[in-house]
Amino acid sequence: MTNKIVEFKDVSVEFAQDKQKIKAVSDVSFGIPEGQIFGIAGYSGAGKSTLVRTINLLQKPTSGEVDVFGKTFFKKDGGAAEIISDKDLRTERRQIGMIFQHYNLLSQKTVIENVEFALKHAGLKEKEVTAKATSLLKDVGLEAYAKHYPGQLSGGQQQRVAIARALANDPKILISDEATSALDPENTNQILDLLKELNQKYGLTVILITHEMDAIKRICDQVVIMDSGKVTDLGSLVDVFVKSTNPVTRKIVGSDFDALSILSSLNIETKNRNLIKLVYFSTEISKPIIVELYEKFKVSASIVYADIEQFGAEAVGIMIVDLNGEAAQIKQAVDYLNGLDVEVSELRGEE
Ligand SMILES: Nc1ncnc2c1ncn2[C@@H]1O[C@H](COP(=O)(O)OP(=O)(O)OP(=O)(O)O)[C@@H](O)[C@H]1O
Repeated sequence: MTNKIVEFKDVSVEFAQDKQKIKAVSDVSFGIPEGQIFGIAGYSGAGKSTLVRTINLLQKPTSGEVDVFGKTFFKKDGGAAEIISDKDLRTERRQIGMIFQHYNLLSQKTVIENVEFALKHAGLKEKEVTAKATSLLKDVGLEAYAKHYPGQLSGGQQQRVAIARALANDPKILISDEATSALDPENTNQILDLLKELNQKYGLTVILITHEMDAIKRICDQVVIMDSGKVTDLGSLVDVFVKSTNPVTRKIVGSDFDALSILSSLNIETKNRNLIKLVYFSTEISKPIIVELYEKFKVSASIVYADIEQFGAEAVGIMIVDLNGEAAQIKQAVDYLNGLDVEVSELRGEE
């Protein structure tokens, strides 16, 4: 079993505003495995940032327990809160880097000085500081820009400087809170790929908070979906994006695998047709399924809709086909498909 680098146990966070209580996070429990890229997704206001801010106690929970690196940072269930000492928290926080939508760079300092600034308390000699900052800039592909000022860089490049700065103290966790939200799609993908590279090179655990589902699909190993302060789903990308039937999750992750929404958006009639939905995974994607159905059962399958989506390294295909043939043969064909690593659902009014 993988070690959990962060564990939330029944964590709740309440804010008092205008005599009203807002429950921003509501009894959330889950663990983040060490070394993963772990996505936290949901609409704006779902409580993602508030929850993640409890990791380094920038936000103290109202109740519940937060364990980080196997240590209890915060625990409160009824009685007084048990909180890590300020001194220990300062030390532990160096192990947790953060990047945000705004890069928060010092505009009067050069790129390398911005990174060096984060090494002020690292107890290194001046030469060592420069060497470390140079190597960090190399990691993020900006060694040629060391003497530039932030204002001379693009948004994507400024975010790279922020990443180098966040990694200055060799953190074990990097929290990325909407770090790509202000970037165009190309820069977004480059930053996401950089996070993946750093995850693989250093075993860095990345916690990726975003409302962009494509970002999650590109690099995450697992994802939690949050809505109104609660977790609605947790699992692998395929579990959540392809298999989840939770209506809240479906609304948030989109309807790419929801056959009835696809058919209705394309105005395709379902009545009096033998429509079936096939969802097939990497292992089956290259199989000539349609040909096999005809050769084995004399059942012809006309393709009504087909698409392939990429989830990290895994490709998942969806096909909606209209089967024609003898009723008994169609049944055998469906049984055959059920025996493969293909999910088969018949589309009769409801899925
Ligand atoms: N300091 C605060 N005081 C009062 N209410 C707050 C505070 N911080 C957050 N909230 C409220 O808590 C809820 C959750 O906010 P949070 O920022 O965690 O959501 P989010 O999912 O991260 O969304 P976003 O991406 O927009 O920040 C919102 O209703 C927000 O208005």
